[in-house]
Amino acid sequence: MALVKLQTEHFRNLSPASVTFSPSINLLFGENGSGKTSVLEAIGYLGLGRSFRVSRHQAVVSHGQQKLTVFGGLDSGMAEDTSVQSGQLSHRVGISRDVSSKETTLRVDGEAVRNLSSLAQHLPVSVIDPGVFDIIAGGPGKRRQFLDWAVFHVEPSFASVWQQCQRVTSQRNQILRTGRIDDALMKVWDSQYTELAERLTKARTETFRLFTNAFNSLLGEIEAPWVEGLKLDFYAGWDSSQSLMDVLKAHREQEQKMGHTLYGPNRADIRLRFQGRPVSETFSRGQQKTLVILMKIAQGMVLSDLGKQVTFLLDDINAELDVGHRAMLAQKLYELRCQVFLTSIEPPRPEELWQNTMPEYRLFHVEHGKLTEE
Ligand SMILES: Nc1ncnc2c1ncn2[C@@H]1O[C@H](COP(=O)(O)OP(=O)(O)OP(=O)(O)O)[C@@H](O)[C@H]1O
Repeated sequence: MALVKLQTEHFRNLSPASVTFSPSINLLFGENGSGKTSVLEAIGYLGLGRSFRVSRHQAVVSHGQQKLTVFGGLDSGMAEDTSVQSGQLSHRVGISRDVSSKETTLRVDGEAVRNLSSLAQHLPVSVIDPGVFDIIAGGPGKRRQFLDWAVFHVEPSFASVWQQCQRVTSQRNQILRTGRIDDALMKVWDSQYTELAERLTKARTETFRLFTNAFNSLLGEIEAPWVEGLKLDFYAGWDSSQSLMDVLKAHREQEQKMGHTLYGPNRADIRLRFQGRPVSETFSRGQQKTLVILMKIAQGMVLSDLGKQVTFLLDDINAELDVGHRAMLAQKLYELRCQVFLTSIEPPRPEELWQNTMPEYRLFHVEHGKLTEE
């Protein structure tokens, strides 16, 4: 699906006017503080249920307001603009957040839905902004988030198993914290926990397999000296040559001492190594950037192979990537028929990005939160 209509109410500084986008490429430019990132953030809100910039909803609702709303019109997206022009939309999605009552309301095609996953599965949104490089430089949580986004879109039931596993982990942690452990009770929680952990891990392992296939085929196209020694492995969160139950039994005392769960899906990671050493310690900043972009494209390939269109939000990448990297990214995303929103301060130069084939695109100037098509 592609997001072809967007309308917001009380979202940062954005104007409430409805905007029509291309299901293919959208280029947004405007001065610092004009509202470019806020447009991407609003699109991200529909696909992720939250801001990709800040954790507090309060920061996003317009100053002096209590409730923000984002509406989106989705189109199957693959055919250039025809259904948009004819006004037919495949789905209408909406999210409202009242910051005083802390209530979120979700709608799909006019019907209220309870789970965010019902909304999110219609609009796979992938963000590439300056924070994306934390996938390599940051902790395992960033890489789990990266992998789980794809797992969710490959296997939508993953979201509910993940939530159940979080609940059981937190119950288990409460028992571990008390210090006095009833063995029979712990056995019940351990058996629930390991069952959910194994389901999660199976889904992650399968998506990681699809991801590495896509990633390796991309590496085959890149001429870089570091390609040979690079290795990506999935770590499940425990030594998977043993069952998780055996690992828990063997480490009960250690977990009790620490007061929380030390083994399982909450410790999972993607381990990136070059010649056996962590990439974060050996790769230059530029090499890390190339690697992250390839990983993001590979995710797009996984979803594209499943017939899903990803909406890529590229925020201010000019500041981080040189023109060669930008062109590689733009070209690949175009070949994958992803929808792209790309922001820049200066008017963009599409001929630098798409040197072989110039795609159809829409160009918008952003000023004081208002988009004007050029
Ligand atoms: N909650 C809010 N309510 C109203 N305005 C806000 C709110 N939060 C931020 N703003 C303002 O919205 C404007 C848009 O910010 P945004 O980050 O989207 O700009 P930008 O065009 O991406 O800028 P830059 O090029 O500097 O990254 C800013 O002027 C900011 O001060």
